Amino acid sequence: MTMLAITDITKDYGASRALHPVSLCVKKGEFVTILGPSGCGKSSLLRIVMGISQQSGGEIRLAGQRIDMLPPERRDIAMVFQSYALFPHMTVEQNLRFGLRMKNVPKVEQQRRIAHALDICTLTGLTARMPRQLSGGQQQRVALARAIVMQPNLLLFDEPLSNLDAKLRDTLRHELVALHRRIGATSLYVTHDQAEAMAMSDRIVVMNAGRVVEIGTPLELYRSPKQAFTAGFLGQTNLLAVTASGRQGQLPWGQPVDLATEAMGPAQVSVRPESIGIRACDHVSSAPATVAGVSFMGASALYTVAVGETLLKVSQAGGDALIEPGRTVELTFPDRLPVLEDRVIEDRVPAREAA
Ligand SMILES: Nc1ncnc2c1ncn2[C@@H]1O[C@H](COP(=O)(O)OP(=O)(O)OP(=O)(O)O)[C@@H](O)[C@H]1O
Repeated sequence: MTMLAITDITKDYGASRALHPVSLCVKKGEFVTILGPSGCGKSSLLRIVMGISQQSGGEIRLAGQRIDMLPPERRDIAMVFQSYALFPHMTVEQNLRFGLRMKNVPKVEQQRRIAHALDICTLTGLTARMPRQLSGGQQQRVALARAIVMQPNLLLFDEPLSNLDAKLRDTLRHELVALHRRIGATSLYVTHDQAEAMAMSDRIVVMNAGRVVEIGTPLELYRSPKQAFTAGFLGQTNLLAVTASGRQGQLPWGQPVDLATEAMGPAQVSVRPESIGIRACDHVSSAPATVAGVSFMGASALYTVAVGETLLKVSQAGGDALIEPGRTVELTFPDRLPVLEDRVIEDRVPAREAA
């Protein structure tokens, strides 16, 4: 079932368009991440869904009902901000109770929900503290608990972990997703961190310059991106020109490769550095490949390999027997290389479901 349906949302700030028609859906129980570089419009979109910013066009439905005309407090959505946005003059417990009182939730029910949220966010024992007496990670947990007590139809997260150090961020990522599953929430999460998006999401919505570029599971987008932007934004890749003939392609230096989809004529493929095999060899083939540089990364070695005019990134696990710069190498390419397209992939709610 579609919980959130965003259809053709646009946003103009004066004469400049921050969001071109954007459409996407989040199913009940899903954890969907909007991923994109700074300024691509992620926060603008999230704020419109929350109701703290007004769209210029388009509509939003939550659980089948149109909500884009409603004020934030009537949308049945809770948001967790990057800045935590806790009330500084209230204790942890008062922070959690505030929204429930506003909604006239009965006292006994307030107590039950607060106790539950404190328990699952591991905050029990901190109820009487003021926000300034908490660490960054604890404050973020309070912000999360404050959202959870409202039992909203949708949880929104605007880069909630970006103010925390790398180790804590990693721990909280896993806690947050585990919690999302445990309470059966539906979540829309915004980040510019591709590792975070890959680790947390059921599906990722890749955005760039106010448009949805591509939507898919982390595995689909990493292994078989359809857009060059996606391929480059989710980890390292080599974007190579091929001359295609059906499922066969030829790399610029003449080496044949298998393509994942049929194409004709000039096309572009994405080849991940770790999917290229590299082996030192003594004989010089018709297209000699030479190691131009190597960086030891600990668990792997990252080579820059020159083949004709092209410089390739090639990563090799292990990396304990490094191939010296200047050595001739043999490269093997994986089967079924993803052919990139220009088509933008839309994710619209089917018309009958939206009605
Ligand atoms: N209030 C505003 N007035 C004018 N332009 C704005 C306003 N808010 C955002 N913009 C512009 O709209 C575009 C999208 O901004 P938005 O904050 O949504 O991007 P973002 O992807 O969330 O970026 P970041 O990750 O840096 O927060 C940017 O070009 C930004 O400069």
